[in-house]
Amino acid sequence: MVQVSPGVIEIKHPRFTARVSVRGAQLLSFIPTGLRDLLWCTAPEFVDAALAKGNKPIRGGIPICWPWFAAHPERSDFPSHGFARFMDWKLVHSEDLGEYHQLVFKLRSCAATLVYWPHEFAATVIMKLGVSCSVQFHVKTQGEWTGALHTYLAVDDIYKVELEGLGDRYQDNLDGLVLKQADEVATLNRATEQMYVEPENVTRVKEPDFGTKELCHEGHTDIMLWTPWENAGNSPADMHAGDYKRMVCVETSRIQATQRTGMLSVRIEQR
Ligand SMILES: O=P(O)(O)OC[C@H]1O[C@@H](O)[C@H](O)[C@@H](O)[C@@H]1O
Repeated sequence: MVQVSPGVIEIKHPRFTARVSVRGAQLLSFIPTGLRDLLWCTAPEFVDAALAKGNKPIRGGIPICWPWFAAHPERSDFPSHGFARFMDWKLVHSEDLGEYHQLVFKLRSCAATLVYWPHEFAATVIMKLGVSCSVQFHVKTQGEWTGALHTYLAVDDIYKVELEGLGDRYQDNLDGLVLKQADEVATLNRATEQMYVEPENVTRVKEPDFGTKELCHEGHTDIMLWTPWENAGNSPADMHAGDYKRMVCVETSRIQATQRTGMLSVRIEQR
């Protein structure tokens, strides 16, 4: 395990190479040996700019959105998607267990978190990196939260991507929150923000020339499918033009129902 920049570590293992940010306890890159990165991350200059600021999350990998999803319900001045993704977590354990490398991060309530959320909590993120990668988020708290593991999957060409296993119905956040019947196979050709309200546990993201990425979700009440596309009016400033073609977010989320002590987890494998 080597530090590649302040707060970012790289792990080279016979089965994979991975990059992890201690800020946000965020897996940024996961390259199974002989394959391509499963995760998309914005360009290094945007990562560095985020790390240089105190409250700017890194766009890419698997950000942990917590303890609220999207805008804060009452405070429009509070950060989108909560604070967990820009806090400095503590790396408390790192061990090669042969089959996989395990990392454990902790974050506890403190003055900086109580500013945003008036509840005590103890959160743990466990990453298991081997043939597949998994991120498990666990929290003990009496506070009610929503959140997501906001996975940015790398794709070769978003126009060719086919997704299965999202769910039968979704709320279309870009069309008046209307509830719609989903096609068996979802494709992408415009800005998309679809919350699948009866989510499946296994999602497959297929690309004709690059196989299938399989995501196994746990602890979720919904799955958010998001792509900013281009010129969508809300395209993030921390992405290059054209980046939208190389990523799609499939988010293991808990938006419809709050949780107290609980968990969210996703495991991703290239098939
Ligand atoms: O720019 P952020 O805060 O990382 O959010 C990115 C997107 O995340 C998605 O989950 C939301 O549905 C979108 O509304 C949002 O734009």
